[in-house]
Amino acid sequence: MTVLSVEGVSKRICSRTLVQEISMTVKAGEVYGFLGPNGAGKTTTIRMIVGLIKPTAGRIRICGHDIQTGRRDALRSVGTIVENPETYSYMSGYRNLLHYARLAGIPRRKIKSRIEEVAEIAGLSDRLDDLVKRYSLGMRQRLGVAQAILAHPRLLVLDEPTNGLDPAGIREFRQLIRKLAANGMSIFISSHMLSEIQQMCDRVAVLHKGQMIAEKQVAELLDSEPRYRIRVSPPSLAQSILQTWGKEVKEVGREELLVTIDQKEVPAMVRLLVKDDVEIHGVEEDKNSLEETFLALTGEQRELSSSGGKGEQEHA
Ligand SMILES: Nc1ncnc2c1ncn2[C@@H]1O[C@H](COP(=O)(O)OP(=O)(O)OP(=O)(O)O)[C@@H](O)[C@H]1O
Repeated sequence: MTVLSVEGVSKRICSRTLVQEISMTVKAGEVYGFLGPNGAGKTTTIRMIVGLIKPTAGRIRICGHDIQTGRRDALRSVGTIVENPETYSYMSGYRNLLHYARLAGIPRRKIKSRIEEVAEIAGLSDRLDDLVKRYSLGMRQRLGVAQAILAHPRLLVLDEPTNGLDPAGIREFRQLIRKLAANGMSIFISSHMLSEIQQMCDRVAVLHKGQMIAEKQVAELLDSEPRYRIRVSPPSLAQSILQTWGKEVKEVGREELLVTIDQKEVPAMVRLLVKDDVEIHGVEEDKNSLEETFLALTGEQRELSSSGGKGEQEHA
């Protein structure tokens, strides 16, 4: 069942195209990653999905309801945290959830049990009575999720939720997301960090300069041709042996080659090189291959490597 459908959506402001003809669908229980460098148009897209701004063209439907013509029904199925969750730091976690439960129109007699439920899901049960200003950033983000799911949305939309979290915070957040998806909720989550998307999502769309340049299963993205970095001498001889063997080889440094081969082929590669007196000083898996796949797609080395700050880009 399709929970979110985005069809040919564009957003122009004055003569500037921020987002151009984006199409995607998110199914029930799917964690969908929306990946792109700073300034790619992720927040703009998300703001259209949650009805904060109108698309210039195209159509967005949530659980079959058009966000323009059936706004109330569409938004009833969405929970969201766009940018930072709005929490009142001088109030307890419980009071915050109480406030939002009332706003969400949860019947009075159900409020307490629902707050306890979402707190349990978000791993905050023990800390509900503490003031939010005593919470870690990770706990605040999870409180934001607890708040967003109060009214049982089918779709949860999160804009860069792990920004600023430490590794433990990211791990806890990831577990929370997977738990929600396992219970059938769809989650649309943006990030500029590949490693997060890779670990959290089932499918990923890659956005670049307002355009969707790829949509893949994460497994497919990861499978994209394992590569090995080998340090050899002489590299020219190694290169020609490997090319004769039919492998893609690239010189990436002094006496360093990047070879596209399957893990199973590594022993054969070593044997082949040693047989022809090539000295091997090191063989290691190229851990950056996913990042490079992404960079090859976007061609934007600079922006991905800088994790902070807003990037400005030219749009055609
Ligand atoms: N109201 C606006 N008017 C003009 N340009 C805008 C407006 N809002 C955003 N932009 C520009 O549109 C582009 C996309 O911005 P957006 O915030 O959607 O990107 P993003 O992928 O979410 O990046 P970030 O992670 O940095 O927030 C940026 O170049 C931004 O400066």
